[in-house]
Amino acid sequence: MQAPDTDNRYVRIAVMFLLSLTVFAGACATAIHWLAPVHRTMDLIIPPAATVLFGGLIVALIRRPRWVIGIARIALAAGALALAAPAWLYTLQATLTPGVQLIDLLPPVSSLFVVFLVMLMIFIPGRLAFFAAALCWALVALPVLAYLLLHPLELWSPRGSDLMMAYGPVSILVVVLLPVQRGLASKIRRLASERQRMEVMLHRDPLTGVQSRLLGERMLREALAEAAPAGVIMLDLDRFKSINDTYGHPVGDRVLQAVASGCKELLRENECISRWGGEEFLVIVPNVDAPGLQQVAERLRSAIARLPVAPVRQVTASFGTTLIRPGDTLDTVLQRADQALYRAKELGGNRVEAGPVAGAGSTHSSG
Ligand SMILES: Nc1nc2c(ncn2[C@@H]2O[C@H](COP(=O)(O)OP(=O)(O)OP(=O)(O)O)[C@@H](O)[C@H]2O)c(=O)[nH]1
Repeated sequence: MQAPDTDNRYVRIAVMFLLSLTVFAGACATAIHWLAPVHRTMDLIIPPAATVLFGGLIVALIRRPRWVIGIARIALAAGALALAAPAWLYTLQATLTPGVQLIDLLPPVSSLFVVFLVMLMIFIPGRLAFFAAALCWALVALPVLAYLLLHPLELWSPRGSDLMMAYGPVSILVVVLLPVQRGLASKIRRLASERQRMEVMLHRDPLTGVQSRLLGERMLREALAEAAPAGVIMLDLDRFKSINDTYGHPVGDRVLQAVASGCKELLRENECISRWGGEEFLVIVPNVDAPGLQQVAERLRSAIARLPVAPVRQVTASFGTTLIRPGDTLDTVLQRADQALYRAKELGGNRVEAGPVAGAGSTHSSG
């Protein structure tokens, strides 16, 4: 039986708080009963016994914090006994003794029973909680309710109605609503972790492990929205189809993985690479000018050309670069990078071509 949230220190704090409250209530009840003009045996036994027992549980919890769930369950079992004993004893006494009323005899424990049920539904997991709640209800509430139903005069007194409400509808509400709340909370937790997993999947390209196009687009939009200068590099492997055709698709996949991780290693933390399409990647370089962007692209180009991906003899890529200009949109910036890339391909591949700088011609370099 797996306890919920065993390591949660909030559970320990809650249990410690409740045990301390019970000790305090037990000590008060002990004092009140000793000072009362009439001494009833049960009242003289249960409160001090509960005070000592729950005090011992506090010490145990301090010494063995990891036993919190076990300690809470012992406290629940003791609580059930402490609530059931007066319920049965005073019900029997009121039934058997003419002129004696249960509403006068029963100590004010109906609200304690509701708190007890809440704790029970929290600390007993799954369906067992319902069985335990039904058992405790039969032990504590049933004799009192049966008595009240057989004694309508007491039932319709303020104390009788109060007992009826606490042991009847309120108890049922607690037992039904708490698991519903618990189920909803765990469903929300499951959905949140599922959403996180989906987000990771959406943001990572499953084959190469670099960012997905979705995340690349988002980062490009962010770069466009920022005032700081930034550049974009579009790179496309040369004659990749022939690598697939010659060596097979799995080798093609390995080439894509090697290119992606080779580029990633060369890029700084604030520079990001995403897989744009089949054998096409987009790099965003923040805080860069035209020569700097050219340098980054050139570094990537020569690194790819040196990549060892046996049995492929050499892998090369073509590059189109462009700086982001004021007023650019996603389409305009991608269009310029694409045009530069197209030019690099046209010129034989394995080269870097820069998109037109505003008011200037294009530049290029090749291996
Ligand atoms: N192995 C592998 N191949 C892919 C993947 N995605 C796309 N491709 C292949 O990439 C190839 C791209 O071919 P093309 O668009 O003709 O490009 P290319 O052969 O590189 O030609 P150029 O770009 O003009 O140099 C196609 O054969 C696709 O099947 C993938 O995930 N894995």
